[in-house]
Amino acid sequence: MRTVFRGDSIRFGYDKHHPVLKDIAITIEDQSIYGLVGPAGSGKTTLAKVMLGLEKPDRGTLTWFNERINHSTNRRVGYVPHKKALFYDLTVYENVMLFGKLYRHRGARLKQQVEQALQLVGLWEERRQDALSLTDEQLQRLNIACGMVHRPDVIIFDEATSGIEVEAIPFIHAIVRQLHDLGMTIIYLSQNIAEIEQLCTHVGVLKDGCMIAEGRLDSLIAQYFKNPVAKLELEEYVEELTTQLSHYSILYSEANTLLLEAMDQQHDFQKIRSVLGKKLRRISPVEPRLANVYDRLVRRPRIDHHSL
Ligand SMILES: Nc1ncnc2c1ncn2[C@@H]1O[C@H](COP(=O)(O)OP(=O)(O)OP(=O)(O)O)[C@@H](O)[C@H]1O
Repeated sequence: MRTVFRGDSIRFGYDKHHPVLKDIAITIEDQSIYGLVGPAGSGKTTLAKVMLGLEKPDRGTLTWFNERINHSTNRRVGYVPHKKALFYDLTVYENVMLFGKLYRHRGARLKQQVEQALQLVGLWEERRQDALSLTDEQLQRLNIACGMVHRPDVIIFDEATSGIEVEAIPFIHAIVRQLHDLGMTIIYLSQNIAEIEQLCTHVGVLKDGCMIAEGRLDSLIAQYFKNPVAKLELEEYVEELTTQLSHYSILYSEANTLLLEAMDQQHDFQKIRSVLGKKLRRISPVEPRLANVYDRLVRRPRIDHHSL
């Protein structure tokens, strides 16, 4: 698989004493949907800005399409920022046209690209409206059209669904998938693990400015969960149960449900059944999820008394 972006030992701080990115290595493969996930303030937007050449790293190397970053590599990358840079007193059409011109596209070809971008995000009918009249979700679709009107090979989305109503999120995801189907490589920054898992083929996990895990979604999960995961449905949640299960790693606990990592399905499931007896309603194997990997790597255990 061809690599579209490679970064090595990237170090960056807004001031000298506080590095925000600490020796980051990141590889993005052609045609992937790469999810960059991490808590608020972990450095996702900053890393995107460094990748786009908007901030200069203090150290490290960056290559786009196997070349050092330059004007021509820049034009092959689109950016859909979290903070929308739209012109609210211009129409929908004029906004997209303006972004096309910023990338030095002109004439009939640009008009065609603007129409196609607006058709793709579903805003062609609204093209004569002022941007000001749009809903938040429509503004995000306009933001996407502006970020891809120059037909980049790669497009970076920063928190594309934050602030969008839950019901509208699938429409934004559908646009992302459509761009991917058209052959674009997608880099998708989000704090939302569930959407990263739904959308992405590859994942990078940032924590405190460090890339703490990176790889294909399936291999990352397999790497962190070699053992079976058991879902326990309890008659009632009793704190002492966690003491009875203390040699298992409890991954998650909510109301009467516990997820834990067993060593061996046959032996451990039987053992758990006999330890818990009637307190256990059901035990079943479940597939580990990205959220379980993320919890293990980034979050503290969800319930402090489960510090196992
Ligand atoms: N322009 C800036 N000047 C100084 N510090 C900044 C600036 N932008 C971001 N920071 C700081 O850099 C750190 C990383 O911020 P960044 O926005 O990259 O994180 P993030 O993971 O994208 O967070 P979020 O998900 O909330 O957008 C934070 O501590 C933030 O306060």
